[in-house]
Amino acid sequence: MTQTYDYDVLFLGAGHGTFDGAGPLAASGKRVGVIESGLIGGTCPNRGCNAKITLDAPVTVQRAVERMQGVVSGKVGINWSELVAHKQTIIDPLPGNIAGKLTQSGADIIHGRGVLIDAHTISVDGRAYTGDKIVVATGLRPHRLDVPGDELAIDSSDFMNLRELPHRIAIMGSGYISMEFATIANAAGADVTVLMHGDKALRRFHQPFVEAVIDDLQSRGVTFVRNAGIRQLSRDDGDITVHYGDDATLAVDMVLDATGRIPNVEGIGLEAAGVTVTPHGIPVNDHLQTNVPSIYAAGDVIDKEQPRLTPTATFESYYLYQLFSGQTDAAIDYPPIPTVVYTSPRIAQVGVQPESAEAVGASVVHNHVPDDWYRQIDEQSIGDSLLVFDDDHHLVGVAEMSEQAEDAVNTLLPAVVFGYDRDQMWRMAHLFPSISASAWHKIR
Ligand SMILES: Cc1cc2nc3c(=O)[nH]c(=O)nc-3n(C[C@H](O)[C@H](O)[C@H](O)COP(=O)(O)OP(=O)(O)OC[C@H]3O[C@@H](n4cnc5c(N)ncnc54)[C@H](O)[C@@H]3O)c2cc1C
Ligand SMILES: NC(=O)c1ccc[n+]([C@@H]2O[C@H](COP(=O)([O-])OP(=O)(O)OC[C@H]3O[C@@H](n4cnc5c(N)ncnc54)[C@H](O)[C@@H]3O)[C@@H](O)[C@H]2O)c1
Repeated sequence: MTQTYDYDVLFLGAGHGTFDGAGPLAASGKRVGVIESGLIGGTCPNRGCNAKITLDAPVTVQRAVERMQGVVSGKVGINWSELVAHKQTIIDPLPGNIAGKLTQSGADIIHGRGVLIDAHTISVDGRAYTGDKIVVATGLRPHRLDVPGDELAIDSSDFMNLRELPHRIAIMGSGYISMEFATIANAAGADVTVLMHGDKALRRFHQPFVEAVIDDLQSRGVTFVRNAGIRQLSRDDGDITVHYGDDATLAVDMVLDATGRIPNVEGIGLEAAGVTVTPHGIPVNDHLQTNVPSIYAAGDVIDKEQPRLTPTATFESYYLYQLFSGQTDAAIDYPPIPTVVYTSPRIAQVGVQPESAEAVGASVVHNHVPDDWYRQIDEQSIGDSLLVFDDDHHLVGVAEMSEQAEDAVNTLLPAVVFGYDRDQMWRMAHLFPSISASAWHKIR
């Protein structure tokens, strides 16, 4: 007798690792269930990308006005409480919109915390739901620094909900969150100190670009302490004191712990179901399948080399849709995943990076962004674009630091992903003037 299950595919978690593919999968006729304990949409819309970029929007306005002083006059101040309220109006509808699309596609949403009971069953508030296949897409949560007093620090979600911006802010760590939030807090008037673990920030990015952004932030009053060696946080009267180095101290009003994010793999029944986990998440094979054949994983919770970003989670989610709907049985074939850090200027990159160009026989073409007439319109004075080409003039990588680096990399993405030759590059007639025209002009 064939075993029947409530669902063909049961997803645990409703972030990008799930919803980008779960909707099309349900629309294709599969019975799909999505279990979520928090807000539908997960981290990116509610406490990640969408929320963060809304807080960043006035920074770009402020910087543009600053650069064009003389042509325009006056200064742009940021009203923090209005900004946070604006952010909330932007993101509040997102969980409902995403849930609406899922249910309209035919998926069931099950609200509550899910715990695996066996290879085909997840329990939610004492009720068991079964699936022929299960996808674990439970994401990450903030890492907390293991020092006395770390409970005095807030995390990135807390930061984005602050009704008032404290005056003196220490940020522990110098990765994406640290650099982006230091940019925003500094622009909004806070006195920011970044306490770095080592001597490099944003380790995966082109370091000369990172150092240029650090120089710019320093010129705006942000303090960077390299190799800080944080030992303890303590509460002293109204202040929080950060104890670091041999005997240095820093008194601040708020500390942001931005020391990374760790996988949500505990307490969700992975052991009961027999799923292997590592400190870096859930290992999967090239079909995103765990060691238990009926259980797959998607998104940030996977132990993987690819960057833990929305484009990666979306790609994996869509791959599982194709796999489960029978459109493919091939292994997942990741494209080059682009990434950007939303500082001002931004740093964005995709594909082969300048550091590894020589090793793969590629060459690097350097363009100084402020020399480009299009970037002179709004007086960009900091910026560089590095284009990495193979011997046949295929673009294999891009690294850019500029105010529109994310758009420049996005527009060149098809050339990197599909390996366009010169004729194909010329076949595209870009709107002019535009960032696309400017970026493509440099590669043809
Ligand atoms: C501050 C911040 C800014 C970011 N900015 C960017 C950016 O600009 N660009 C970018 O590409 N990426 C960004 N990211 C990363 C991006 O948000 C993640 O890569 C993406 O959200 C991963 O999606 P996911 O589905 O794997 O996980 P998540 O979105 O975290 O979803 C996991 C879901 O699982 C749910 N869950 C967990 N356990 C259970 C359980 N037992 N039962 C039921 N539900 C459960 C959680 O509630 C959550 O909703 C940012 C992240 C942060 C924190
Ligand atoms: N623009 C984006 O795409 C974006 C923005 C924000 C977050 N994210 C995602 O969220 C993840 C988490 O961001 P994040 O900035 O917290 O992580 P991260 O991995 O980018 O940076 C963590 C930082 O903490 C430091 N650190 C680690 N251990 C430490 C210790 N013991 N003491 C002091 N510092 C220590 C690291 O050196 C690093 O600087 C990112 O990896 C990324 O996947 C992406």
